[in-house]
Amino acid sequence: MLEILTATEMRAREQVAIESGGVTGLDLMERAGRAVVDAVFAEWPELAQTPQTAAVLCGPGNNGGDGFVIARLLKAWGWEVGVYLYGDPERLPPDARINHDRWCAMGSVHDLAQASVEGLKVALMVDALFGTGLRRPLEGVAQQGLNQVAARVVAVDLPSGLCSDSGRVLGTVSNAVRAALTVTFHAPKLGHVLADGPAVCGRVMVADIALAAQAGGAVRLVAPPDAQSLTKAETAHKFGHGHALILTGGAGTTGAARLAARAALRIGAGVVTLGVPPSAQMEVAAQITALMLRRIEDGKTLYAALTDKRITALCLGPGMGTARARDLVPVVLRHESAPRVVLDADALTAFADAPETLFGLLHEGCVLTPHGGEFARLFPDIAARLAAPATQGPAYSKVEATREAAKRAGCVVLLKGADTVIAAPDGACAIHAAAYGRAAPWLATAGAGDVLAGFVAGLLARGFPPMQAAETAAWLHGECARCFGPGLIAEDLPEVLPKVLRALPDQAARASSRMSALLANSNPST
Ligand SMILES: NC(=O)C1=CN([C@@H]2O[C@H](COP(=O)(O)OP(=O)(O)OC[C@H]3O[C@@H](n4cnc5c(N)ncnc54)[C@H](O)[C@@H]3O)[C@@H](O)[C@H]2O)[C@@H](O)CC1
Ligand SMILES: [K+]
Repeated sequence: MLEILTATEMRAREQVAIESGGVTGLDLMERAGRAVVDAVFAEWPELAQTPQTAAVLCGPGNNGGDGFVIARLLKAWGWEVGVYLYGDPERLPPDARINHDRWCAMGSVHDLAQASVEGLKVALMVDALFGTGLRRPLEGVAQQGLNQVAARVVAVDLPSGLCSDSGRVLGTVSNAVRAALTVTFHAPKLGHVLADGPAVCGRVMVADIALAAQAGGAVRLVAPPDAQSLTKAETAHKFGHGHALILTGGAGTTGAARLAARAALRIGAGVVTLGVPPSAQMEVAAQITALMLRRIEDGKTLYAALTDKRITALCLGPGMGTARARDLVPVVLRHESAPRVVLDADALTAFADAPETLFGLLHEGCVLTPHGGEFARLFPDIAARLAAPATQGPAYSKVEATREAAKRAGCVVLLKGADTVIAAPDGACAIHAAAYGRAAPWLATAGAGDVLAGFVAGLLARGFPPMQAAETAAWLHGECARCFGPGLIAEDLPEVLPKVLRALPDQAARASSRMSALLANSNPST
């Protein structure tokens, strides 16, 4: 499990370490500064060859303190270093003040408000203006500082202007430093993977500053699934792996459900049946082979079908039509056999006028997989809060929004995006970040969401608990897209899954090293 922290959790870890007496805040600041210098030389080895020029922009807090350490270390390497402080040296917090004074013994500090840094020609720009303490949008000279065009910009902890808990740039997106490299400490922060984070961080390296490992933070990054959890026991028969029932819409609109069904079958559900209205029976029958077909005309036939205890999960929504969804979703959710259910697409939109009706029926065996638009239909107030401009840090985040939605719905909610957030009503939360080394831009294609719903349904049918089903499906979905690469269309996702599954043991190892490249680790520096 790769932990990912909020600013508060990071501060708490620092506090525990300091209170244990093993380390001081000053030690941690020294390690942080040294780790940034090490990371710069690792990223740009040419800079280690001969002394260069750097501008270090220091802010009024401890992020600025890290900046003074970096300036001192670069100077010790023979570099020509200009230091620019945004704020009053008298008001620096104690450790930052000590490092400010240490630097003053080696060089001068320019007041960023007085000295123009525009047009400076330096090999390296160090952004140490703000880190986890950012509270409002950058303005005035701080903003001027970020308009600098340097060949290489390294951000200390976070690009200044980026909110560490939400990944949102406070103010407008142009109000943040665009870094080529971001060096953060101990663990990545939510802001590195959510929202605008990946667009402004460049490459992210996680530097070990020798803080003791502790129980994980409240949010996790989705990890590659354990290959063992996806294998099939040699002795089990098909119903031992569950039976997923996927309802289609009428004639001409069955493609989405067929995609979901194929995905459910590929991910290992033992049996997958498409439940079709009479009008679509011929169309679906002509298209399928390994999939089964059953007439599900109305609530009555569906109710009767569900008395078959071997049906362990359903997928409702893709191409279903809102009228059919309005009729059939309640039948499934009220059924005494309480099968696990994925609700997607039309099954969510069908309740846009009365989300409370849906919430009253949902249970903990359900998973909702909305995209942003469907989410806004069911949770308009939460979506409005998330869409409101971010003017104060920490800003309202997709993590908070998804958690709130899961609590209200009473089931797991997977809110799609390049930053997919998955939350359970008890607050459990994981992020699947299709960013950095795991970017999957070809996933933005029609039908990809139907396949994801099918993956979740297949895993639920196999007996995966809802949260694990959603996380595993999200990871495999992203991995399939990455494995196929350019030219991907939705049909390819289930077809490439066997290759992804076969590679899983190695894949897991490779993915974790890829994650550490996104989130690359460096060694403790002291
Ligand atoms: N927590 C930890 O374990 C460690 C923290 N370190 C560094 O400390 C940083 C956090 O330090 P701080 O909590 O002092 O926070 P920051 O240094 O990020 O900034 C806080 C200061 O900036 C002011 N401020 C916030 N937004 C502003 C804006 N838009 N315009 C003007 N002023 C603004 C605040 O009033 C406060 O004075 C981390 O990002 C990291 O760089 C490292 O030294 C190593 C260890
Ligand atoms: K910074």
